[in-house]
Amino acid sequence: MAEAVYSTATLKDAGADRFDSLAGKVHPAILKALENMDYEYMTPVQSKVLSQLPTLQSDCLVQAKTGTGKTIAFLLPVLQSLLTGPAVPRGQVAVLIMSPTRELAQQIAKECDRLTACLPRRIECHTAFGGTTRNANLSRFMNGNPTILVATPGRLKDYLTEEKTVARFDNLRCLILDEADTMLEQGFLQDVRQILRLLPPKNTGWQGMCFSATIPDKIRDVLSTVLAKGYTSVSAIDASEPPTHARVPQFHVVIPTVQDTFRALLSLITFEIKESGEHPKIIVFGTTANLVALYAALFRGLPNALPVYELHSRLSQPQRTRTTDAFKVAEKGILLATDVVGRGMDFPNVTSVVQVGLPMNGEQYVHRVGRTARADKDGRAVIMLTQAESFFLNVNRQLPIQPYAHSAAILADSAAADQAAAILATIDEGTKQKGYSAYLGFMKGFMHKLRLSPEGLVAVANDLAILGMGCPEPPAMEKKTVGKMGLKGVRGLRPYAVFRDVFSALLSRCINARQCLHKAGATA
Ligand SMILES: Nc1ncnc2c1ncn2[C@@H]1O[C@H](COP(=O)(O)OP(=O)(O)OP(=O)(O)O)[C@@H](O)[C@H]1O
Repeated sequence: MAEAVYSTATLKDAGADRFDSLAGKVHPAILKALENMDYEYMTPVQSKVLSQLPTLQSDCLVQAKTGTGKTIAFLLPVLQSLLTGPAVPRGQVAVLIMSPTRELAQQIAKECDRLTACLPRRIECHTAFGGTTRNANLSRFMNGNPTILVATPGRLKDYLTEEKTVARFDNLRCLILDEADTMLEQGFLQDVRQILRLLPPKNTGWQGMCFSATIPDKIRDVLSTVLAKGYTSVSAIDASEPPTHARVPQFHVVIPTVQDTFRALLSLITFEIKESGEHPKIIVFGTTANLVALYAALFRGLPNALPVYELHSRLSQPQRTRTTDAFKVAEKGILLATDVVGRGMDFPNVTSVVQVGLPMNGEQYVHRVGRTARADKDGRAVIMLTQAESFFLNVNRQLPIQPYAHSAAILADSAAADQAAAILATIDEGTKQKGYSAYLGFMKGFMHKLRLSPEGLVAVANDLAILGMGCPEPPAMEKKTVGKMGLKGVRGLRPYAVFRDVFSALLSRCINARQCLHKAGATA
């Protein structure tokens, strides 16, 4: 039997409603599944959605803090509507759930399967996301009965390029945007709009549901993309409180310069391990995949370290899924991750979340912090910024981030400095080069906020490489990459030497030629 992670006692003490009070309103097989999951009481957002929606089919915008059970809050009404409504024609998608990341799509589908496990007739919940074999997935979708589909926008768009697939959405009854604010922000909004143009129009009557822990004002204008006028707003957050949990103490460590990152990070994690009790389970968020890979290499170099997990977009999907599953059940360990798991992911019992470098915005900070203290557990959060990046604390004064008590000790920790230098000396140049290039690419977007010229940015990155990573000289950059970053001709960058460019071009031509010959031989 799955173990409930929300403490029954806390919910009971808070006067929460029992799930069994829904008998007669919710299908008994769903109530049975909730009992099997050991969920006895509703969390506030679950009660509010069920009691405040005019009908279970009403459009709604729902806000509740991270880790408070929003997934069940949208699955319950939707499943109940499916079970009581007219039969869905075979092969048709009646409920479409969109999620920003593959890992979250998988997690939602699993929760849905658990909720429907006791039904006498199975409701199929399919997933569609990138990094998996498209054709195999698509044929499973086309040959199956995907009443519910959980999808990321990219793969869904791809599905919708074929007429026969589009026809599978003719009977759409409900569209849910999980992490709605990010789905409606630049980046995803265009995809969502394109998808909506291919789905039945809103006036065919499908229900729109938007859920998130953060609803910034800037997305209110585009909510009409999925919600009908007069939609119901449900909030389980008091407008006067910060969007993070009061029980999560939040701290900042400000380091003088970016080259202090590695030594300070090692030292900080030593303190966080001590603060985390018997089973330290820590997530360290970095800004880009290649920097996260470098941090992972650093932690792997520690003797007698906690198990190290690494999760970002540069890994294959099977690797990502394996790591996600392993870290979910891990008792202790350090997960080095990018935002592929920054939102929505439920890793039980995370004791501490550490953020290294600037989050893209205040919302991203809140969601990352929300990977700890889920379902009423305790947790801690620390953000490590350079002096120049510390403007983030000023522009996000609503966040209760206090100075870290051990900041001075971290900066004076010479043992951590020696250890970081020794490990970095063993890390291959390629990993460092990619980290350096990733840093430049990410910070380019913050150049104005940091009041840096392009030359200034390159100088900072070079200090990171030489003084921080121990590179003998700034890592060489490919011309193409420099061009894409808009840093062409900037002083301080070291382009690949011409003969090396020519040599690598020749080499890749040779490899291509060999592959062609090989293929030709194979087909002959
Ligand atoms: N009524 C309940 N009783 C006990 N545990 C619950 C209950 N509802 C949800 N949970 C558990 O609480 C945890 C957090 O739930 P969920 O992932 O849905 O949170 P969320 O609000 O969607 O978080 P986020 O904002 O980060 O996406 C999960 O482990 C879930 O299984």
